[in-house]
Amino acid sequence: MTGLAIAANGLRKSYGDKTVLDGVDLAVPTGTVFALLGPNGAGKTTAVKILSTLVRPDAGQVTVGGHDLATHPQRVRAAIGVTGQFSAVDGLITGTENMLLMADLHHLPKAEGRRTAAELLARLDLTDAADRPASTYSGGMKRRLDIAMTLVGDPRIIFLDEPTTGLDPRSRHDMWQIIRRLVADGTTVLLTTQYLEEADELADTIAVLHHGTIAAQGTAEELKRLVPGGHVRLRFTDPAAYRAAAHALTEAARDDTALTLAVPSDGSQRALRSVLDRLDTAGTEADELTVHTPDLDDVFFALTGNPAVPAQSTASADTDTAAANALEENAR
Ligand SMILES: Nc1ncnc2c1ncn2[C@@H]1O[C@H](COP(=O)(O)OP(=O)(O)OP(=O)(O)O)[C@@H](O)[C@H]1O
Repeated sequence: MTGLAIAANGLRKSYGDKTVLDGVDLAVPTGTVFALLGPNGAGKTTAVKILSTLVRPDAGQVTVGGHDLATHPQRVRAAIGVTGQFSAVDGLITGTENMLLMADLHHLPKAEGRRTAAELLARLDLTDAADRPASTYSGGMKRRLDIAMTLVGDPRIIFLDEPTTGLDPRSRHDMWQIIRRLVADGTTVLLTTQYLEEADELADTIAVLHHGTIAAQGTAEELKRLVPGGHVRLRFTDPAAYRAAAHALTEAARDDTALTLAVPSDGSQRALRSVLDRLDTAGTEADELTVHTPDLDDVFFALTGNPAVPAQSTASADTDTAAANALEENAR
């Protein structure tokens, strides 16, 4: 047992002469949320379709729930649930009827099917609407019903393709809560999203998909550190203390009017300690210290906005690219 719910190595897929996935590696630990983040057309849906057995890759090895996708696709299917971008909900029948249809597909005995349907509708806060045709549901309710239907087979691994696209902020937050609850119950979630905030809120690991490859992968904090623009901001009230600090921290950008210094920093503990040590040595102390790391927007645009931006392994020191733009943006 690897502890990985999903493992993919060297995934490739082309449609005609268009390469959609060009050697993608993914490792999703059991019980975590993994976000595949990318702009329109990056290949997110294609990746989900491959991992959920709907599309065959041209090359690559995939294991889902410990089962080899190539040799045991039916075992993979039994372990997963998939909610696609286009709802599986039938608008002409009620919420309960949609659920019962799903229970039938999973060959649940009638009574168990009815119990499961009622339980899941309650869990997704749809009990009051259960007997109304789904066509009368709001977008958020339809999305919740879709997830309830996905949960009928009690899958341990769930794929959610853009679960909140088109939802209003309230429904989006409700969906985040639902996803968090699923994960608290031990479910592994792989979601695709175009929303950085969503990845930041939910994901243990984020992979940025760009031009068919993973441009960067890590926690939100790790990704933010890839982009230059982070700094430690020191604010002083005593001009003498400010001057002493400016003297000690020569690389800092000075604001002599506001008595603040911005020291370039990756925001790591070690970098912070170095700044504090140098202030100590200079015998001076800041009144306020804040760490500014670039946000995921900076990372996303630095990694996907300019093809010249290097991939993760070489991204840290390059400032002659969109990452430098992010730095300027950040400094404003
Ligand atoms: N069946 C197909 N035949 C031909 N081209 C396809 C097919 N499916 C996807 N593509 C192409 O592959 C590329 C990636 O599509 P995909 O749907 O995976 O992207 P995505 O990242 O999910 O984007 P979106 O957020 O717009 O859904 C697109 O250029 C798309 O046109």
